[in-house]
Amino acid sequence: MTTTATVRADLVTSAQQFYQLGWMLGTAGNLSAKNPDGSFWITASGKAKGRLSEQDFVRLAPHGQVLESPLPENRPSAETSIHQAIYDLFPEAQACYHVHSVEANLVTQFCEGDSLTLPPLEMIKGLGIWEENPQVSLPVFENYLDVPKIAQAIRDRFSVSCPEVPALLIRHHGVTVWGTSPTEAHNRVEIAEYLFRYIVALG
Ligand SMILES: CSCCC(=O)C(=O)COP(=O)(O)O
Ligand SMILES: [Zn+2]
Repeated sequence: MTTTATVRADLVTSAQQFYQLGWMLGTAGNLSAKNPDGSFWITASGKAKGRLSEQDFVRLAPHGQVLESPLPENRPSAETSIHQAIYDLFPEAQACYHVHSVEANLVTQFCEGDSLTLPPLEMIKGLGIWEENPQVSLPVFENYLDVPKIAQAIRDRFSVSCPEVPALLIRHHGVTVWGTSPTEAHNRVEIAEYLFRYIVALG
């Protein structure tokens, strides 16, 4: 059974693994996952992601009201509005993960306009694409200082056209993925980062 404690344990484990891979260094990135009641736990803003504890979260109602904060000083991630946009747009999403890797920034040079063509590798099945020689692109968004402006751009674009993969890239910032479980979101981060590494290596 999923409990609100196991949700946070999953997020702590993922953050530690992403930190080890260099994708959540310092305070970079944020992770969230839904509870059975529709609320979601999200990392508190400004926490060192390699040393998270289960206290370092905030539980929010779908519209952003703080329902629970294990430490009184915790504030929701500065990028909460992006997680909310994903949960509103994709009701099947149960977890939303955002990390900052070097490769996610280097691939910017291969973007064409507001998308990045993904290589037709077997690994792309991990993003739900089961086609031979798939021609798929990843949506790319501008990195505004005003994070709700990024979230609004995501809402505007995805309410008109559904992304081909459950992921998006914010230019000069990092990738955000979502999945139907914390495990699926974790795997999809690894797949997206593998594809970025491949694109950069290919040059
Ligand atoms: C050095 S991280 C800058 C802010 C950011 O992009 C991020 O992912 C972490 O922000 P949060 O408020 O979730 O800690
Ligand atoms: Zn970020």
